[in-house]
Amino acid sequence: MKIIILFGTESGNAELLADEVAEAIGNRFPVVKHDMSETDPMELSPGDFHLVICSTHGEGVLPSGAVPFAAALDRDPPDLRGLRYAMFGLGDHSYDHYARGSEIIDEHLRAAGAERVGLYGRYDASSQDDPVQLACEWAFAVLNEAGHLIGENA
Ligand SMILES: Cc1cc2nc3c(=O)[nH]c(=O)nc-3n(C[C@H](O)[C@H](O)[C@H](O)COP(=O)(O)O)c2cc1C
Repeated sequence: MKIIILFGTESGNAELLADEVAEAIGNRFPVVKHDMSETDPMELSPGDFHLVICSTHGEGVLPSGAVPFAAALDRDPPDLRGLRYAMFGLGDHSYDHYARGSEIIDEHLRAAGAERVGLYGRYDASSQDDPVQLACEWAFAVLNEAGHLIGENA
């Protein structure tokens, strides 16, 4: 089973975290990074485990890189039963709809039958937290928890 890191971004932070997580977990799991802006939801496979990383823009809306992906899930939802994923949202608590972009993707994936597992990770840009550390800790926690589903070095 591969780990797919699927990111949705406006200005690159979610992609940077996807790169860091890929590097951190890459010696334990086969990892592939996918940009939502270039991903057709029909390509998602229940045979892979997905780490989804998505930011928020505007007033609690999706980053532009996630808009076509969400629209395709809405328009023509694939059957994603059996697909498991974990979610990490980037946001800023000083906005009204904290990390809402990730929740929108989460709702679309669950509506299509996918199952979210493990911790729901979040990074608040108005905090002093280190986003790379938070994202890597989240990924390791999720993968340890879901290890029986994935199988290391699969
Ligand atoms: C114009 C703008 C609007 C934003 N709106 C929100 C928002 O409504 N809710 C939220 O939680 N974060 C919001 N953010 C914070 C971003 O989600 C945060 O900066 C994130 O790290 C951006 O990641 P990205 O570069 O991957 O898009 C906003 C940021 C900008 C610049």
